[in-house]
Amino acid sequence: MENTTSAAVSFQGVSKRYGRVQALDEITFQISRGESVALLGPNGAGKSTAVDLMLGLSRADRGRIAVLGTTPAKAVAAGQVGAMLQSGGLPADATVGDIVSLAVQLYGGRRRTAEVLELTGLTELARRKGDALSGGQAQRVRFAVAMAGQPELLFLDEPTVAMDPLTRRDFWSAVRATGITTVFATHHLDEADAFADRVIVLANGSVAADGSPSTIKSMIGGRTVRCVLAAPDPAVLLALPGVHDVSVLGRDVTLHTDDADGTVAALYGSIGGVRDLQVSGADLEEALIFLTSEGKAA
Ligand SMILES: Nc1ncnc2c1ncn2[C@@H]1O[C@H](COP(=O)(O)OP(=O)(O)OP(=O)(O)O)[C@@H](O)[C@H]1O
Repeated sequence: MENTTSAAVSFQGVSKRYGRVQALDEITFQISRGESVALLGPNGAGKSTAVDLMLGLSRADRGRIAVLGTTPAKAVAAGQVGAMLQSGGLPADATVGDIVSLAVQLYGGRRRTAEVLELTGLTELARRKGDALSGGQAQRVRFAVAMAGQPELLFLDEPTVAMDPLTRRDFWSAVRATGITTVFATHHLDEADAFADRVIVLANGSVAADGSPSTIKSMIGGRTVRCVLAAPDPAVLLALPGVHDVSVLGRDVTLHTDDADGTVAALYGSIGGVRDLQVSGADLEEALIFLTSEGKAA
């Protein structure tokens, strides 16, 4: 077990209650320096509560929280933590350059405005007014504000909202390039899959799963076999080895199976006329639904 002073974030037996709602129930996890961690879970799972505690915006009822070896409030006050939160608009009349410059000064001028603009791909937009930005550009300005103090830890809450796919990819490349420990929440599970070293799944205030994206995906067993058949018969397909679920749309067939090899062999052997066959594992979304559905959470 890692010692808490070297961890970027450490939660030990942390609980938080709002009235009768137990938002977090004895949560324990550690995030190492340099890790990129996605915090996932359904609505009400406790993600925002956990992030608020990490940022020192609220206090735990029980347990110990350390951020960069000190209390969250001290780490934030020392400018070691950058946050890109959903709330908070950008000033309409100020330019991007002004906004970033102000953030740099608020953090004590640790780095130059031009450097932050360059780092976040905003150099070309420096003279643009806050109210003349697209949604994706405004998100990049929020990222620049989070980066303005040379943080050692970044919190990103739904950072790619309003970004198109290409902009999203560029954004994540820029985050990766910083090498900074990153904790992020997203509803784009493909992003969590591609950019997180690790996924912490919260459900009902508890940690339902904690591991690399591939570990999380492997927690849901079975495979999906897709193919095209000339005349698919659901009853016949359901009787194939390993198959426990069949869906047929015209000639397109989707089978869920616990024995992909046996299913594929039987498709080619006893059914025939198989075209466009694909076998895939569960994606992160399927795994998340499985792990957080009623009665499945650990
Ligand atoms: N200030 C509050 N007062 C009362 N209950 C609260 C408060 N904040 C959160 N809760 C409750 O605590 C639980 C956890 O909420 P939290 O916002 O942490 O979940 P979340 O995982 O961030 O959800 P979402 O994905 O919807 O943002 C929910 O049941 C929520 O209703």
